[in-house]
Amino acid sequence: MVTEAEHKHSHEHTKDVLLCCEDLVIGYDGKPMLPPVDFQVRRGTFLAVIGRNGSGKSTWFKTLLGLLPPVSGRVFRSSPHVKSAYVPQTTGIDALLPVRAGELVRWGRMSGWNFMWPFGARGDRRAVERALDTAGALSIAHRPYRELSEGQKQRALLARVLATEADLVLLDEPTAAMDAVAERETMKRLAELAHGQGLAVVVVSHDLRVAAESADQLLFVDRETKSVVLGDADTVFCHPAFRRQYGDEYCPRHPPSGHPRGPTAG
Ligand SMILES: Nc1ncnc2c1ncn2[C@@H]1O[C@H](COP(=O)(O)OP(=O)(O)OP(=O)(O)O)[C@@H](O)[C@H]1O
Repeated sequence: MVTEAEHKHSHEHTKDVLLCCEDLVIGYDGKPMLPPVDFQVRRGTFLAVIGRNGSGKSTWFKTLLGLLPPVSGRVFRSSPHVKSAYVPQTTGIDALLPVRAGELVRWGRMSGWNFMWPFGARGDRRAVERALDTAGALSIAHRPYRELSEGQKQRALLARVLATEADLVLLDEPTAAMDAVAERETMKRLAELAHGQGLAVVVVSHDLRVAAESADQLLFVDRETKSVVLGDADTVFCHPAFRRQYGDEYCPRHPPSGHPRGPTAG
């Protein structure tokens, strides 16, 4: 029986650990790509993974998901009940698939016997609507997937993963094809989803400013300097390894030369 205190506690679990990395080293064929990381992914948090092309972001994602074995160390879910959902960078969705965007999202809720009820339970329909709304995809739900623009397809795929109502959502560059406004909105919605519904959202993003605005923490990975830096935007943007790759313009403590901080005369 659940006591009142336990029940209350269960509703205060917004920071619960969902996924743990212990001394985790990622890489291919036994060759380490980055130094060991001790790291936890918690409920109610939004984490953005950043780094230059080829720095190891997707490799890290694949390892978290168990699609790629670690070189050493381990990664594990805190409970077998933790449900995760993933949108890869290049999706396996056939562009010629004769399906409407809304159906694709509904498929995100289907497994096993669900396929026997093509119209879905009322709860399913509500979840699909919510997911479409969060992803800004309500207006395209009835349009054939193959006719959507790349950015609209990304919204539909994002809605699909949200419809699964997973605890842990991993999105590899979900906004890469979106315009700047859509990207900012999507990242803001993902942050709201993490904070409001107690999900853990982990996103790979190349837009550093949008990532810094929306995410609680940034994880910078850099294969070249063998660095992994976790922290808030200031900590990461002012780290020497980050500045080596992106320059000083993101670090408020290191203004680029010729652009002094503070008000200018005249
Ligand atoms: N199956 C593989 N076997 C060996 N090396 C691989 C394999 N897949 C990727 N790599 C290499 O691992 C390195 C990191 O790749 P990864 O895809 O993790 O980078 P990324 O940070 O996600 O890059 P991007 O920003 O371009 O998506 C790259 O040098 C890549 O060539």
